[in-house]
Amino acid sequence: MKEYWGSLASILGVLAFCQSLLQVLFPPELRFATLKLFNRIFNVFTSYCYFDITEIDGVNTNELYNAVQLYLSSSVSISGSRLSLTRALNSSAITFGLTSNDTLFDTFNGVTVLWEHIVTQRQAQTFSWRPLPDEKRGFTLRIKKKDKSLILDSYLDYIMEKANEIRRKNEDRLLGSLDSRGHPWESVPFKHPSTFETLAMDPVKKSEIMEDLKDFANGQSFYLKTGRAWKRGYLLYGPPGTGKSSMIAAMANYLGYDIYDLELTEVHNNSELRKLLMKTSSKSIIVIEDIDCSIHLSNRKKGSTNNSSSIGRSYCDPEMRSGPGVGTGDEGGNSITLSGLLNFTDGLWSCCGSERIFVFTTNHIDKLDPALLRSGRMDMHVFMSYCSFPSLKILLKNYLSFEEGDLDGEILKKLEEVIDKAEMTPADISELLIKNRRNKDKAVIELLETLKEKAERKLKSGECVGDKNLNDVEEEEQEKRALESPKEGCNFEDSIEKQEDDEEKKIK
Ligand SMILES: Nc1ncnc2c1ncn2[C@@H]1O[C@H](COP(=O)(O)OP(=O)(O)OP(=O)(O)O)[C@@H](O)[C@H]1O
Ligand SMILES: [Mg+2]
Repeated sequence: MKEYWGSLASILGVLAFCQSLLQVLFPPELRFATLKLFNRIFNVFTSYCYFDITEIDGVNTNELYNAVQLYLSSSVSISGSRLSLTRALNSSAITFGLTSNDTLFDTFNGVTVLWEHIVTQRQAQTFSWRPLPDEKRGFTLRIKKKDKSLILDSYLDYIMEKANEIRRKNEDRLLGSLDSRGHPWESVPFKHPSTFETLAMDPVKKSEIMEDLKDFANGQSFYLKTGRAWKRGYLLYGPPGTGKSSMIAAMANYLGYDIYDLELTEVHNNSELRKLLMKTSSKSIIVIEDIDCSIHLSNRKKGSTNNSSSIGRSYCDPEMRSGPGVGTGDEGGNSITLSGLLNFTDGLWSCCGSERIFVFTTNHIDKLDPALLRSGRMDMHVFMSYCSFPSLKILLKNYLSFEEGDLDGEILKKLEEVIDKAEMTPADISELLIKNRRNKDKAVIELLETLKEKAERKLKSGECVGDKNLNDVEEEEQEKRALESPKEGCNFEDSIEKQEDDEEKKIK
């Protein structure tokens, strides 16, 4: 026992001697530098390097920390055994996260990296304008030194991109509109249930549009390579109730874009229009509904000689929703012009921000200026037609849960015979189906009767009007075909002259 105490006393003596020796060799002012030196020596021999990404950078929130957290949440959900769950404001999705001091391996371009989530208690706070959280949170990224240059930049960019994608997917879509004083943009969550699945239209045309949209959304490098602004224009035209607005909602839901509903009659001049454009975010759809009623196309040449700032095109009176041709000129200070609108969709300003889709809708495509319709402005013209047989099948499936083969073959044949002749809109047909949705058989029989009745009525009225009507239809079709295949560089002046001629004829 005596020996034991004796050896303990000598160990303590050695330790005390070492401590005093260290204090002599490394005085306090040198101690930090010594630690650094040891760290460096350690770093020379280790094959890893470490990066700390703290939640708060000084007093600002570190964007990268949030991005890493979101990014890791996508892989954590499958593998983790203890996870933290969060649900952000304006979001309907729950995200997973690493709990404190948990680690996770990730692979990027064939290189494996290790993430560690480190949470420590913050020391007593000194005075700060912004109170800091009690916990200090951060991620440590460990990568092999040899992979540092290979992956660091591109890996962090990739994380930021992925995080943005996840954030967008989790967030509710927004619908922006102007307030009553024309102030931009008031947003509300956009929860329209219309999707391409519920949209009744020709399936071939539908998949064409869906492909076009996907190509656009994934086309960043293509647009960069070809030197084009990353934007696309769609013109939806057709009779009321054929699904133009429903199509816009389906587009937004399909791509996960926000919608900006631009009511041109609330905008006072071109510069306001430009400011509105600048305040829209990327990945959005800018919608101008009933474009033929929103601006009035008057004489551009006259405007240019009279007044240089306003080229003589103004709103049509909101009450005159029957279309253009009835204008108010520039009176009343309303000086939004066609050229302003063209610049909005196609000019230099249209490229501020990216990944934007412009959608115009109209019931009267023939009333629009060809300059507005040419390729590059409105790249795709989509005719929303009366309900066709394929569309009817979609409505029957949606409203009455009829699958292919459920309906009696004879009835289907009869429906197919009359549907085109009846010229009923999907809106009318869906109303009929909703009304009788509790009794499917009754719904189909009533639908068939209504279609027959309408077809007969159409046939009779067609006979009464006679050949003149047919010529009109032919003319209309020709016009439509010409507009459906717009030529690049369509001459703006020609179109204005044609319009002037038309106006003169009308006056005569
Ligand atoms: N193609 C369609 N597919 C599915 N439902 C449709 C379709 N067309 C119309 N509907 C139904 O009719 C309603 C009105 O349609 P929507 O508002 O999309 O028509 P619109 O073409 O925009 O009409 P308007 O020219 O008057 O603005 C929608 O709420 C939808 O339920
Ligand atoms: Mg509409």
